[in-house]
Amino acid sequence: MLNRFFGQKPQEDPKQNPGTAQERAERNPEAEQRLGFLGRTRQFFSRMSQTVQENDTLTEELWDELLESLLAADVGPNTSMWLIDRLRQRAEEEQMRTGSQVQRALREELTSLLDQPSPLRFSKQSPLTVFLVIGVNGSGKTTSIAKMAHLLTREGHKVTLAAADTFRAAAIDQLKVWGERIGVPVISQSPNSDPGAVVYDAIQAALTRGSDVLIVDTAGRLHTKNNLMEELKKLNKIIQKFVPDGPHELLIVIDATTGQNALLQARTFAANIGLTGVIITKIDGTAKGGFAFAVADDLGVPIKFIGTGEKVGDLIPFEPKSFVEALFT
Ligand SMILES: Nc1nc2c(ncn2[C@@H]2O[C@H](COP(=O)(O)OP(=O)(O)OP(=O)(O)O)[C@@H](O)[C@H]2O)c(=O)[nH]1
Repeated sequence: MLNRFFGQKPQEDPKQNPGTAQERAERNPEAEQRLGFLGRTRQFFSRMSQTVQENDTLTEELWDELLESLLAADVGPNTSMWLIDRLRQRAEEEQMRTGSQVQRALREELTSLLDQPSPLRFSKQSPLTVFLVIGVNGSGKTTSIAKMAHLLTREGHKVTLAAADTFRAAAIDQLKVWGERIGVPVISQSPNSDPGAVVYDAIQAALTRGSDVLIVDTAGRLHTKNNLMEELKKLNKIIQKFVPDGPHELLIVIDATTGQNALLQARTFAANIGLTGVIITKIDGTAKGGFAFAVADDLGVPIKFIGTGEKVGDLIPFEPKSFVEALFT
């Protein structure tokens, strides 16, 4: 009877019967550690499957309950409704009768929503790769930049950071503190100086010291679309003088705990500013990992990383397949 809808039977196959967190950790310690942050979301998805399993057949109530569960997991209204329509259509076309068939289809649809893994794009023609990072205050932008710098340094890159979020003195200081902590130089000027001048300086500094990666912390004031576009245009122009194929990524940092609101803001910009990727932060603090599906679907740009905690090592490259698998195991 266990998980009729999601087709899990109590048997030995670890894929079918995931066991306790401890059992899973013993079977595959590395995977469990990497995806351990999904604990609360996992519980949520398993509760969702249990709620649905109380239905014997694929009834209207079952679809309603599934829709409610997807919404509660923060998959978002558009994406949730699209998923239900799609699953209903498939259930009819493929004459699905059992919960396990629907479960398989749900997993497939969730996986394809997230698209392929999308590693960072590095320059093929210039010695310097430039990543621009935007995001509202408090989204975890500065922390994520430090985490990225740390990750790239560990992979053998030589990273420089540019503190081009010059509107707030605290933001500059915070990046400097991180820079010292992870041993990466931070190029900055006094508060309220021109972000373009900071980027100019940072490019010179990066090229002089032989850095191959420059990460720019930009203000990215999302509520003033024109300002943001103007600022990005200016920065692009300066970057392209020295790095013609740059910037190589324009990443937005989105806080998972602010859910659909943050998404709404980001959606306004996604189309206009040539966003190339998303970093979702604080996914560890919520039971709402479903937010990732809404982000990928609504913004139409790949998720590059997920922030899984406050420590510098708490950033993992996003792998759609293992993410979905983890939710269902
Ligand atoms: N749990 C958790 N906390 C995070 C994560 N990323 C950032 N934080 C915390 O979120 C808070 C805000 O992060 P910042 O990096 O300062 O955010 P910011 O967007 O630069 O915001 P300002 O400093 O206000 O410009 C800090 O307390 C971080 O430690 C994450 O992935 N998980």
